[in-house]
Amino acid sequence: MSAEAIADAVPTAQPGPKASTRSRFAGLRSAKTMTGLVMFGVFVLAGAFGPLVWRKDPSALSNDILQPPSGAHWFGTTQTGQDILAQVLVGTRVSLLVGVTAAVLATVLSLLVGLTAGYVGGLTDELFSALANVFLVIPALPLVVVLAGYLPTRGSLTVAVVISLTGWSWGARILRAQTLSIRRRDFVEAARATGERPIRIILFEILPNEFAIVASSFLFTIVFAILTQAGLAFLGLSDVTTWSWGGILYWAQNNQALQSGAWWWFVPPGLCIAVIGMALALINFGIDEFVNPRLRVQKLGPKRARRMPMAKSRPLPASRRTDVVLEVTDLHVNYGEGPDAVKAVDGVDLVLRRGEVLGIAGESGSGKSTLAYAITRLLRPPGEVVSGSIHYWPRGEEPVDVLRMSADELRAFRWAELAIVFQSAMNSLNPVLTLRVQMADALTAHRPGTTSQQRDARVVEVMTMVGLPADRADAYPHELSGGMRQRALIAMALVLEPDVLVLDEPTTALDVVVQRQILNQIMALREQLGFAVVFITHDLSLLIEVADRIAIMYAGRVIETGSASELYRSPQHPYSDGLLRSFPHLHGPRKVLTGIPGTPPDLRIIAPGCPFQPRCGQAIAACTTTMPLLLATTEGHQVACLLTQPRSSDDDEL
Ligand SMILES: Nc1ncnc2c1ncn2[C@@H]1O[C@H](COP(=O)(O)OP(=O)(O)OP(=O)(O)O)[C@@H](O)[C@H]1O
Repeated sequence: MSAEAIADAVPTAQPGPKASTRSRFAGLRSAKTMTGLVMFGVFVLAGAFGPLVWRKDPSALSNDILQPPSGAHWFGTTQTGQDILAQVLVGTRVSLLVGVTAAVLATVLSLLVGLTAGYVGGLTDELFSALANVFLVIPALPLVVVLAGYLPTRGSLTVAVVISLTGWSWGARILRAQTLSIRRRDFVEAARATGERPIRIILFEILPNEFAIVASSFLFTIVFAILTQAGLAFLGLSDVTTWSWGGILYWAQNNQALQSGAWWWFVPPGLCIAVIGMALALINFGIDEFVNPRLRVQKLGPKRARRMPMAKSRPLPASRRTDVVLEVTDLHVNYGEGPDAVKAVDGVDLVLRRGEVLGIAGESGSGKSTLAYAITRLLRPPGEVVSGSIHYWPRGEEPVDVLRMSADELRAFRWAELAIVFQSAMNSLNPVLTLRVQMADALTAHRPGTTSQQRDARVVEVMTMVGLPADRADAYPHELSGGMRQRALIAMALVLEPDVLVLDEPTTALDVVVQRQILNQIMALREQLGFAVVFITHDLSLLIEVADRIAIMYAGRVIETGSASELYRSPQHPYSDGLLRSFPHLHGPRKVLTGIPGTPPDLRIIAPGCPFQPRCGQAIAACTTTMPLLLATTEGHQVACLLTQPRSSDDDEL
C-alpha cells in the first residue's frame, strides 16, 4: 500500500466534531488503553525505581553460579553469579531511554520533513521526498549496523541517534501524504483566506488532524528502537558492558544459556521486549479510537439489545395495526454517557403507515437526523440507543424489532426493506465507481441470483423512473450535476423496492426549482410503488405540501403531531406556530415572517418544565415546572403543551 493510501486510511480528527470532550476521551479510558498504559507504567516505574529498591549490583560476581530463580535471586543468576533481576531492572532503564529518545528524535525529524514537504510542495517537496525515499529503500538494520560499527563511542545516546536517523523516513512519508490531502480542505483554505501565517496553519490547522499518525509513528518507533538496540547489543555492536535487555541476551548467548538449560537468563529480557511491544500497541488502539470515535464498537450489540428492557407496549387498534409499516416506541438516544450526555432523542413515539409520507420538522439540533440514524441503525458512537423499540412490519408477517436484529438480519433489512437518502449525494456516492456499478452492487448483494442482464435492465428502469437519462448510467458521480446526483441516490434507494424510504434533508443543498422537481418525482413514485416515506427537513412549509402527517420535534421530543392540513390550519403548539411563521409559503397570501426568538436548549441540561418555555411568548407559571405530555387534542392530533390541556386557575401567564 502506498503512503498516500495509508494516509487516507489512517483516521484523522474531524474538524468540528459534535462529540463532547468527555465522550471523546472514552477511547483513552477503554480497557485496552488502560491495560497498555498500566503495562507501560510498570516498565517506567521498574526502570526508574527498580535499581533503587533492588539494591544489588548487576555486575557484581558471586559464587551463586547459574542458580534458577529463588528467594535470594528472584530471576536467578548468570554463569558468573550476577543477579539477573538487577540486570533486567537497569536494562529496563537503558532500553526505555534509548527507545523514547530515538522516538522523540525520529518523530521531530519526520514532522519537520513531512509537514514542510506536504505543505510547501514544489521543489522543497521533491527534495525532501527524495531524501525520505533514499532512507526508506536502505534496509534499516544493516544501515544501523554499519553506522554503529564505525562510531567512536557506542553509548546509549549514540545508539538512539543512530536509530532515529534510520527510523524517521516512514513517518515522514505518511505525514507528507496526509498533509497533501488536508492542505486543500475547506477549513485550511478558510484559515488561509483569513490571513493566518503558514506556520500557524501548519501547527494549529493541519497538525491536530495528524495526531493519530504522529502518535502511532512515535509508539512504533519506540518499539523499533528497543528492538534495534537489542539487536545491536546482541550482535555486540553497542557497549555490552552497559546493561540493556539486548546486552543480557548477548551474554546469555555467549555463555550458551540455551544449551545449558538456563532459561531464566534469556526469558526475562525476551519477555520484557515482547510485553512492552504489546503495551505500546494497546495504547495505540486507544489513541486511534480517541481521534476517530467511529472506530469504537457500537455498544448496542444484539446481546445488549436482548437485555434491554422492553419498551412499554402501547397496543394499536387492530384496524390500524394492519397498515403500520414502522413503529417507534419511547425511543431514547444519547450521545455520550453520564451527566454530560446529550439527550438527542428523548422518548419519541411515531407510527408510519404503508404508503404515507410522515414529515419530521424542527430546527437544527432538534434530533431529527439522530432519529433517522437510530431508525436505520446507522448511529455511530458516541451515539447510543438507550431504550425504546423500533418495529418493522414486513408484509403479512410478524413485526421485527430493528434494534434487536443481528448483523445478517440488518444487512438483509437495510436497503431491501428500508432505504435512506442523505443530504450530501457527493458523500454518499462512491466517487470511483459509475452509477451502474454502484446500483448493480446493491442488486448483487441482496439478490445474488440475478443475471447481469437483469441487473442492467433494473438499473435503466430505476434511472428512468427518477428522471435520469439511461445513458448516464456509466457516468461517475463527479460528472453529474447536484440535482442529478440526488436523483441517482434516490434511484439507488429504490433499486430494491423498499417498503420505507427515509429522506434526511434530501434536497436542502439544491435550488428551489430542482428541489421541487425532485420532490414531485418522489411523490409520483410513491403513488406508483406504494412505499412509505419518512421525510426529515427543517422546512415546515415544504412538509405541509408533501406530507400526509407531520411530527414537529423540539429538544429531542415530538411536541406536536397531526395531519399536514390540520397543522397548517391550526397549529396548537406555540413552537409549531413559530416554525410556520418562519418560512414563506409557496401558495396562499403573503405573510410577514416573524421567526422564533431565542435559541434551542442545551440538550445536556434538562431543566424542569417545558423545554420551549424560555422562548415561548405564551408561557404560564406551570410551564416552568411541569413537562407537558404529548396528549390528543382532537382525533389524530396530539400536542405537548400545557396551554392545550385543562389547567387550574393558579396557572397565570408569566
Ligand atoms: N456525534 C455527536 N456527538 C455529540 N452530540 C451530537 C452528535 N451528533 C449530534 N449531536 C447533538 O445531538 C443533538 C441533535 O442533533 P441532530 O443532528 O440529530 O439534530 P438535527 O435536528 O438533525 O439537526 P440538523 O438539522 O442541523 O442536522 C444536537 O444537540 C447535536 O449537537
